[in-house]
Amino acid sequence: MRAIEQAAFDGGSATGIELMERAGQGVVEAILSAYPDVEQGHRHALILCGPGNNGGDGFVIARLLQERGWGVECFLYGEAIRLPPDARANHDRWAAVGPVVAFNDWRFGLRYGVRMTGDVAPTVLIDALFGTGLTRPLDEPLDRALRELDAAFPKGTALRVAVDAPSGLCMDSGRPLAPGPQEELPLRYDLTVSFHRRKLGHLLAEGPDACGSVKVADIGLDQAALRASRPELRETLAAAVTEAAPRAYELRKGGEDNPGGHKYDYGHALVLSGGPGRTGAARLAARGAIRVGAGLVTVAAPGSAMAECAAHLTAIMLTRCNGASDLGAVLEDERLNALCLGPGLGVGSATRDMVITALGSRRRCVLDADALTSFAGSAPTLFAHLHSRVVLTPHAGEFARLFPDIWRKLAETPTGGPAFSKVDATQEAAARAGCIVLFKGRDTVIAEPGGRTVVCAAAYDRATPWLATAGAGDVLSGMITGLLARDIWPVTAAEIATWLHVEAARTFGPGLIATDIPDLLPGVFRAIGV
Ligand SMILES: NC(=O)C1=CN([C@@H]2O[C@H](COP(=O)(O)OP(=O)(O)OC[C@H]3O[C@@H](n4cnc5c(N)ncnc54)[C@H](O)[C@@H]3O)[C@@H](O)[C@H]2O)[C@@H](O)CC1
Ligand SMILES: Nc1ncnc2c1ncn2[C@@H]1O[C@H](COP(=O)(O)OP(=O)(O)O)[C@@H](O)[C@H]1O
Ligand SMILES: [K+]
Repeated sequence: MRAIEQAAFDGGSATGIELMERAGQGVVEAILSAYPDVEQGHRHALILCGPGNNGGDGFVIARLLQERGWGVECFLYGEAIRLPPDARANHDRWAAVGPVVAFNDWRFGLRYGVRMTGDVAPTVLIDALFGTGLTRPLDEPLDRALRELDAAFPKGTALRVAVDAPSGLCMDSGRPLAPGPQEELPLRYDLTVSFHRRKLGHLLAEGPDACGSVKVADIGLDQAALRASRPELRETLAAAVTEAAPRAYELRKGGEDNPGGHKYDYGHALVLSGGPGRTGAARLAARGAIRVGAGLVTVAAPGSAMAECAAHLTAIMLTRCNGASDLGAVLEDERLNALCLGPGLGVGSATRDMVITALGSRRRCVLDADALTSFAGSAPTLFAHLHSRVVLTPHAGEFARLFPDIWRKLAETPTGGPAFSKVDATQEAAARAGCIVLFKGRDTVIAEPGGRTVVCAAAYDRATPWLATAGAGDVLSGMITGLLARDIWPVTAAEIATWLHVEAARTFGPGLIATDIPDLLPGVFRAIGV
């Protein structure tokens, strides 16, 4: 964001004061469009302004609301004379028409200790204390003041709006920078209005819980034009994290982009199954693989589990595989071009041997669940065999087993910003493993060593809490495998599968179980124009 802003300044397409004015306008418009009722009855805003440009946005909002006839109270944290120039200019414009309460005089406990009613009680509370510039935890006295405010106006009594960021939330990580070990922000919000693009902090970790909902205001930064005219920006943007997208054209069968006609043109995926009574996970994965359009999908099961699998499989084929040497023989069929190992496979040396055989074949491969856990304590052995066409899909527990030191960094209470984030952790893990790492959760992060990083946030209007159900991850592994079989680039396969997985769950809503997910894909495909 800073690079884009700088490019706009350098290219003369905007000044800081113009951007700040548009940011303030954007916040006012977003509030009025999301909550038109706030214009009814008495209109009174309490605005907290901070020591940087986020505070400057606050003073613009104060002026614009007052021009609309609102009652406005402004509270400044920091000294007016030390505000950066654009924020200072907007402070001064506001100070000419309305008072500014210095931090020593905030005293929210006293000021609002007796429950207020009528024309003086704020209906909207606006936090313009810190945005992307937060570099350290909130100071104790400020944290205390905000907690007093929280107590005076419990959530639901006044609309709470954060400008760009809930103050105390690190926008690079979504992690609170609050004093004390409890790592809890003093205030949570109904609406967060950001500028130009959502930031990582809105999507990762606790970000979505703090922000409430996120609206993005257009402040007139033309990213495409800036990228074209400023070469230095091109490089920065190429390395930037993106949000997952479905890429419908990659999924299409037939047509100009993907003219294949034969089932083998869409690849043959092989999913390894566990023994009797533990075959369900592989079948879930296999169904995911065939629904995303792999031409053929075969489950490879131990002899003792063949009958159990056969009783459940129809479009999916079945072959016997009693261990690593059988797998080696099965893989002599060169048409098997994508493998999935892990779901229900069992933890131990038999799984380790099969993983090493699979990796030795240099096939595209997804390693999940037991294929990862089997290498707890011997991760370097796994890393020595990995290659760039492998996707690891750990959840947090599996991630901690394979990358314990990285996990510890992520678990530490952050003492400054930018805090170590799930993006940092996933990128570090991918670099170490030498393959794609897809770190699951509500905020799934996918990283390619030295390449793309993608975030898929199941938050806000894409929240899918019902994906927290046994087997959902198995289906995801299968979907990625199916896309790998279709010759889709591994990081893109991981991105598309994750997006589809969330979308399928979202369209279904409450009551979702893992077996539903593959069968929801045709509806999603139709909706996105595959
Ligand atoms: N980047 C852009 O294109 C635009 C940015 N704008 C606003 O500018 C904001 C970024 O402004 P700044 O970079 O000035 O950063 P902020 O306003 O977020 O805060 C930075 C200031 O707070 C201080 N600070 C950081 N952590 C602190 C802590 N824990 N306790 C006390 N002081 C602390 C810093 O030393 C600095 O003075 C954005 O979030 C957005 O609201 C908008 O005006 C519109 C355009
Ligand atoms: N609260 C949540 N919101 C959105 N997605 C979630 C949530 N919890 C889990 N998921 C997703 O559901 C899947 C669960 O996978 P996993 O933990 O491996 O379960 P299993 O091993 O039972 O299949 C992952 O894709 C994960 O990202
Ligand atoms: K803020």
